[in-house]
Amino acid sequence: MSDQAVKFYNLSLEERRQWVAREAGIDLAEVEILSGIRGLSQEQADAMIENVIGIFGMPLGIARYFRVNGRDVLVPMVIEEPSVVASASFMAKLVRAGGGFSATTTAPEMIGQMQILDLDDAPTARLKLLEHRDELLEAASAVDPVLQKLGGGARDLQVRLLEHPALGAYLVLHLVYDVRDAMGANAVNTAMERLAPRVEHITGGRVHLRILTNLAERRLARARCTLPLETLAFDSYTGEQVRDGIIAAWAFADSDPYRAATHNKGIMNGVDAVVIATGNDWRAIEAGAHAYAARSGVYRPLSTWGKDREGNLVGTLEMPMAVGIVGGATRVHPAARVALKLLGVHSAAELAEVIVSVGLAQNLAALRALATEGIQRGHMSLHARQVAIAAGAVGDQIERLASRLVEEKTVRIDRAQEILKEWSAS
Ligand SMILES: CC(C)(COP(=O)([O-])OP(=O)([O-])OC[C@H]1O[C@@H](n2cnc3c(N)ncnc32)[C@H](O)[C@@H]1OP(=O)([O-])[O-])[C@@H](O)C(=O)NCCC(=O)NCCSC(=O)C[C@@](C)(O)CC(=O)[O-]
Ligand SMILES: NC(=O)C1=CN([C@@H]2O[C@H](COP(=O)(O)OP(=O)(O)OC[C@H]3O[C@@H](n4cnc5c(N)ncnc54)[C@H](OP(=O)(O)O)[C@@H]3O)[C@@H](O)[C@H]2O)C=CC1
Repeated sequence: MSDQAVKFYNLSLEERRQWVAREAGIDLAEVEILSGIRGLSQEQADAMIENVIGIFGMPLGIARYFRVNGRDVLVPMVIEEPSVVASASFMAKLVRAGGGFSATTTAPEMIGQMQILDLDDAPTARLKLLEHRDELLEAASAVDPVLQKLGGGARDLQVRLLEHPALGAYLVLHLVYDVRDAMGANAVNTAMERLAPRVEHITGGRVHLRILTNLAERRLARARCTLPLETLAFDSYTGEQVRDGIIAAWAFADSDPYRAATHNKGIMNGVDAVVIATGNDWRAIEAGAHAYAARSGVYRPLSTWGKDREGNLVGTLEMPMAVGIVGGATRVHPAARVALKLLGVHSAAELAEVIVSVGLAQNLAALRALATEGIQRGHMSLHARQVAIAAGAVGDQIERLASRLVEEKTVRIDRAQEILKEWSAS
C-alpha cells in the first residue's frame, strides 16, 4: 500500500472516501455508492423484500492493513458495534509483520437434504437409491446447465438412515452440489425439488422436506497466522505473557461451551461485518458456524491458538463459508457490488478467504485484550461516542463528551446526561 503511514481514522469522512478511492484505484463515485450517499434506492429496496417502507442505515467502516495470501486488501465492514473495525485493523497490522494471513478453501460444495418417509423397508430403499447414484447425479446436474457449463453440478450422493419416535425409520438423502461462485441455496433447492418424484419412484416412499443444509461442512474456509513474540509485547506485557495468555484464553473456550459461545461471537464480529457488506446471507453463515462448532456433540471454539517451535503464537480458524459473489443480493445491492470490487475478489473462494482472515483477526483482538488489560479500556473508549449520542449530544458535543467520559473512566449514559445538563446550564 502506498500510504500506510496515514492515520485513516483522523481524516474527515470525505478525506477517507478520497483515500479509499485512491488506494483501491476505484472511482470516487463508486466509493460514494459504498458509503450510502448514492447507494441502495427506495425502488431497489422495494424490489428486494416485501412491504418495504424504507432503508435502514448501518455504519460501513474500512479495515486496513489486511494482507491475505500475499495480497493487500481493504476490507469493508458493516457493523453497529464500536471497536470492531479498529481492532480488526490493529490485528491485521500485527499479523502483517509476521507475513499476513494464509487462507484456503475447499470446493464450493453445498449439501441438499431430502427427507424420505413412509418406507416399507428403509435399509433396502437406501441401497436402491445408492444403486441409482449415477443416474440421480446426472439428473441433478442437468437441472442447471449454466452452472454445469461453469464447472459446477452434482458431485456425490449419500443416504443416511435415521430414526425418530414420531416417524420410525426414515431416510435422508444428501446431494452434494458444486455451486461455483454462488451461495447456492436456489440451485440446490431447485435440484432437490426436481429429483423428488424420481426418488419416490425408486424408494416407494414419500419425499417430505427438500432443502439445503446450512451445515455446509464441505465448503470450508481456513485461515492461519503466525505472530512473532516482538509483535505481541506492549506496555508492561512481554511477548511470552501475551502469547501464553491468549493460549490460556483459548483453552478456556476449548473446555467450556459457555466461554466458547462468546469466543465464537468475537469471531463472528468480523465475519458477519464483511458478509453483510458484500450482500451475503449472514443468517446462513451464523447457522453454519455454530452447527459446525457443535459438530462433535460439544460446542467448541472455531479457532485454535498455540505456539510453534520458534515460540511464535499461531492461530487458525476453520468454518463453513457459504458466500457468493453472484446471486442473492450480491449483484442487486449497489453497495455490495462496490464492496466486492474494493475487495478485489474474483471468486467466492477468494471472498471466503478474506472473510475467514477477518474472523481470525477479530478473535485475536478480543483474546489479546481479554488476556491482558481487559476488554473495557479499548472497547469502551470507542463506545463512548455512541453513549454520548444516546445521551443526546449533537455535533461537536459528541467528541467532547466522549473524551470527557473516557477521561473520567465512566462511560455511562447517566453520567453523560449529567455532563450535558452541566454544559447547558453554564
Ligand atoms: C480498540 C483497540 C484497537 C485500541 O487499541 P490501542 O492500543 O488503544 O490502539 P492504538 O492507538 O495503539 O492503535 C493501534 C491501531 O489500532 C487501530 N485503531 C486504534 N484506534 C482507532 C480508531 N479510533 N479508529 C480506527 N482504528 C483505530 C489502528 O489501526 C491503529 O494503528 P494505526 O493505524 O494508528 O497505525 C484495542 O484495544 C483492541 O483491539 N481491543 C479489542 C476490542 C475488541 O475486541 N472489540 C470487539 C468487541 S467486544 C466483543 O463483542 C467480543 C468479545 C470480547 O466478547 C469476544 C470474546 O470474549 O472473545
Ligand atoms: N437455508 C438457506 O440458507 C436459504 C437461503 N436462501 C437464499 O438464497 C439466496 C442465495 O441463493 P443462490 O442460489 O446463491 O442465488 P441465485 O439463485 O440468485 O444465484 C445463483 C445462480 O446464479 C447463476 N450463476 C451465474 N454465474 C455463476 C457462477 N459463476 N457461479 C455460480 N452461479 C452462477 C446460476 O444460475 P443459472 O444457472 O440459472 O444462471 C446460479 O444458480 C440468498 O438470498 C439466500 O438468502 C434461500 C433459501 C434457503
